[in-house]
Amino acid sequence: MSNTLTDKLFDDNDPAVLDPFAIFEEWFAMAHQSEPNDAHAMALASVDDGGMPDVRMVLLNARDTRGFSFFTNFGSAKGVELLAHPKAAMVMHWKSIRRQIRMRGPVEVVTPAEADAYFASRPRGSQIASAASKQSRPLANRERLAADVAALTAQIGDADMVRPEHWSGFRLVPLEIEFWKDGEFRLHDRVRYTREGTDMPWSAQRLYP
Ligand SMILES: Cc1cc2nc3c(=O)[nH]c(=O)nc-3n(C[C@H](O)[C@H](O)[C@H](O)COP(=O)(O)O)c2cc1C
Ligand code: PXP
Repeated sequence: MSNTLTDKLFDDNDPAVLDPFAIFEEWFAMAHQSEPNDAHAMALASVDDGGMPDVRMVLLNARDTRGFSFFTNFGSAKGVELLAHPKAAMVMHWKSIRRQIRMRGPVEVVTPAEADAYFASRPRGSQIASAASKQSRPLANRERLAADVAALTAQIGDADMVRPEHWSGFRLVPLEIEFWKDGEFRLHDRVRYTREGTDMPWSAQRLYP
């Protein structure tokens, strides 16, 4: 008897196309139960002007039926790359449950209201750090960073910290989502969901491991 979406996902006798966002939620909840920290960490790949791929970890800090959002400095390497080439790939791997989810698709900038709301939820220290850090640009030494943070902290005083213009979020809108579950002797289960556009239906395909 199939109970979970995961059972259905890998049931070759049941050709139903599921909602991949719902499968994501099932796996993400499992990961939160078992990962020691940062179950919401993901590797995010972008590409530079020369076509050279770039990758780094970010945190999946918002998600809804449109897609998967992370927040960052728009002057950083990833910010510059994604603004110029608004497509990305991401992968989450949870060692504790031996599962992987990867996605690809266009990215869009979140609305100012979304960015404000997420920024407001962060600890004040993180807000100040985001404003003080010229992320990915050369830094002379650690002392310079500490001085910049101290100057900004003094300047703000007791006032609320306003989200800096250069700090916002990107939403990856997946056109592909692949679910991978570890199997014995590397005979893993893989199913890839694809759609032609956001208003198009999903289709599912099992892949060789
Ligand atoms: C687990 C983890 C989560 C991270 N989350 C973020 C994040 O959400 N946003 C961010 O800007 N940087 C995050 N970082 C730092 C990035 O990996 C990276 O060092 C930084 O964003 C600069 O990347 P870039 O030069 O490619 O733009 C995280 C690092 C780790 C290890
Ligand atoms: N920005 C930077 C530079 C980070 O290193 C991280 C997490 O490591 C984040 C943003 C995301 O963290 P938060 O959950 O505080 O937004």
